[in-house]
Amino acid sequence: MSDTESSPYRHEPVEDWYIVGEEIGSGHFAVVKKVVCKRSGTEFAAKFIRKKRASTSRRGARREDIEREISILQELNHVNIIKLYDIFEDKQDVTLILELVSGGELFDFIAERDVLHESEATAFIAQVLEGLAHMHLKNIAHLDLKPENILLTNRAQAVIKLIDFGISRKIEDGKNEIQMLGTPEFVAPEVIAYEPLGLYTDMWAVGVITYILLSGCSPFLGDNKQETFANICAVDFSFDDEFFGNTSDLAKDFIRGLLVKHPGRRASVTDCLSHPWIKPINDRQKEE
Ligand SMILES: COc1cc(-c2ccc3ncc(-c4cccc([C@@H](O)NCCN(C)C)c4)n3n2)ccc1O
Repeated sequence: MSDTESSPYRHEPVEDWYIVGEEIGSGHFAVVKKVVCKRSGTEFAAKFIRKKRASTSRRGARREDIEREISILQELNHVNIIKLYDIFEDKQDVTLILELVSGGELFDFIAERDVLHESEATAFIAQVLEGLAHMHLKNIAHLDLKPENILLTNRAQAVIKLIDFGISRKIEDGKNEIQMLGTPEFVAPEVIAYEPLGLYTDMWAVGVITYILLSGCSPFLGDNKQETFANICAVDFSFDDEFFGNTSDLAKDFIRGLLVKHPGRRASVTDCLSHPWIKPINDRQKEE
């Protein structure tokens, strides 16, 4: 029996229901295109995931990885996490119909601005933490947090959306013996050391992202992957006055609590949401 015959996903052609538009992005074995629902006229993003055709093939995503990403997306329901609306499958692709986010990647936003004011950074990071808190409460770790996987709904009152759950995992009993690699600049020491990963692995990435938002620099980036990994394992970073001269002690304390080698001593998402650098933002949002 072919994998499409038994699959729970819709087998009609995507094109029967959606007008498929321009490519807006791409990732591992996937392309993301803008689509318009023929019935409602509503715009969505469609992530076309190419399926591995043969077990020996190096191309295409494994079925269990596709089904894991879908299962995780179906379990999540939060304003700061991309929403999954529908799923199609044909011979070559599984296609996820997702909410469309039009403000681009946080990565580009930073690149255009070089650095952000602390109030902008805390507003972004507070939303990342809220989305992560929703995931971590369900013992789901993202494991590939980076500015490219944080989208903005618009450039003004930006609501952030976490995307790309391609290597996300349910964490059993607090940690997982899974081996994988996110993006070198953002991976935690335990990833490099092939030690158990956990929700704490996401928190290291939050520290790296916050450091970048405030300085425009990447704390551990070396001239090559090996050098970057060595800097990460040595937790070799500093708050160079040239880039952090106007950064508050609270912000530095927030980052220091995350860039901690021992996962058990690293700040959790709950610790971060109650950190004084973040808490005033949350209190203010609650007043609004
Ligand atoms: C759920 O997983 C994904 C969602 C999306 C997604 C969903 C809605 C949406 N609206 C706009 C966009 C968009 C706009 C510009 C670039 C990208 C993205 O492809 N770049 C992210 C790169 N990342 C996958 C490394 C995505 N997206 N992307 C992209 C990749 C994913 O793995």
